[in-house]
Amino acid sequence: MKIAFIGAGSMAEALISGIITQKLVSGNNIWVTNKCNQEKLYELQHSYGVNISYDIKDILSHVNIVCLAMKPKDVGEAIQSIQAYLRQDMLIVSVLAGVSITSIEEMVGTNLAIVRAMPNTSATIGKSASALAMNSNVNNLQSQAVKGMFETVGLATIVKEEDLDAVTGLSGSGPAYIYYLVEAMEKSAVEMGLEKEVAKKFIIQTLMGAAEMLERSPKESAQLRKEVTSPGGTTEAGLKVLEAHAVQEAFVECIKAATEQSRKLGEIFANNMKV
Ligand SMILES: NC(=O)C1=CN([C@@H]2O[C@H](COP(=O)(O)OP(=O)(O)OC[C@H]3O[C@@H](n4cnc5c(N)ncnc54)[C@H](OP(=O)(O)O)[C@@H]3O)[C@@H](O)[C@H]2O)C=CC1
Ligand SMILES: O=C(O)[C@@H]1CCC=N1
Repeated sequence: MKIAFIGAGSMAEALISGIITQKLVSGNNIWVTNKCNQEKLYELQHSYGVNISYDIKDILSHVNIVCLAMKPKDVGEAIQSIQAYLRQDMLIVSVLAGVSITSIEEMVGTNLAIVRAMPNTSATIGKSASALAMNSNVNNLQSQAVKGMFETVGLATIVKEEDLDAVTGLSGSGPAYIYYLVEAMEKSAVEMGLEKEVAKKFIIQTLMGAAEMLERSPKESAQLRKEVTSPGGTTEAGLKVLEAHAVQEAFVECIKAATEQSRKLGEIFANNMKV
């Protein structure tokens, strides 16, 4: 497997780091390019031993998987730059939020195998939750290869393309919601006089413990919450404040808004392509 990353930002680095750490392929089988941030390419070369270049023709001559990892607004220009060097045996993997397989097919202009994936940045440490949807040109070998690639960076599940907006709102953006919560926990800990580093250890262990309880226990999340909450106790006092601020409803709205934005991005994108 030889992979080119077109785009070298947070998501590309998370995948590169995961793939190399899990030893799916070594750095010399990965080629990376970006728009103009040469410094970032040197950093990636130094950290992961990947090949870096702005010579698209040369990059694509080495690979059988091309991973599109730029922002949706940049994909038109990026595809234009690679189009002439795409081959029929190549598999295109897009991690772009919102952009449909049909839009990519139209931009690429040939009958290529295309996978639309939604991983998250926890791929860096092999803990991504990735969803994959494929067009009918993806053969069994390619499907297994790409599933294997995403499995090296965490959990990978094949879904219907129509589910990808919801997956994006839930687990693509999901790490940010957790970090947002942790920011609040850190802030409150410091305000209550705990040392930041000590508080961080407690927060991390609390998150990992709760995540593992959710995974291992047969009980529903609401039941696990109830078991922490003694009548008249501390948790009840804390949760009352969350309820007064409708925090659970806010989280529901948050995930729905992110899902809707994924859908909208795809729609805007498809409409722009028509004009
Ligand atoms: N970050 C996340 O948590 C997740 C992101 N995604 C998706 O991944 C994609 C990338 O996101 P993210 O990594 O956060 O974005 P970043 O802004 O971190 O990186 C974008 C990269 O694209 C490069 N780029 C822009 N235009 C071109 C071009 N014409 N040719 C080649 N490279 C180009 C940029 O290069 P330069 O720096 O030189 O401008 C940069 O390396 C998005 O589409 C997003 O929806 C999916 C799941 C999770
Ligand atoms: O915020 C974004 O658009 C990307 C997609 C999922 C996570 N980050």
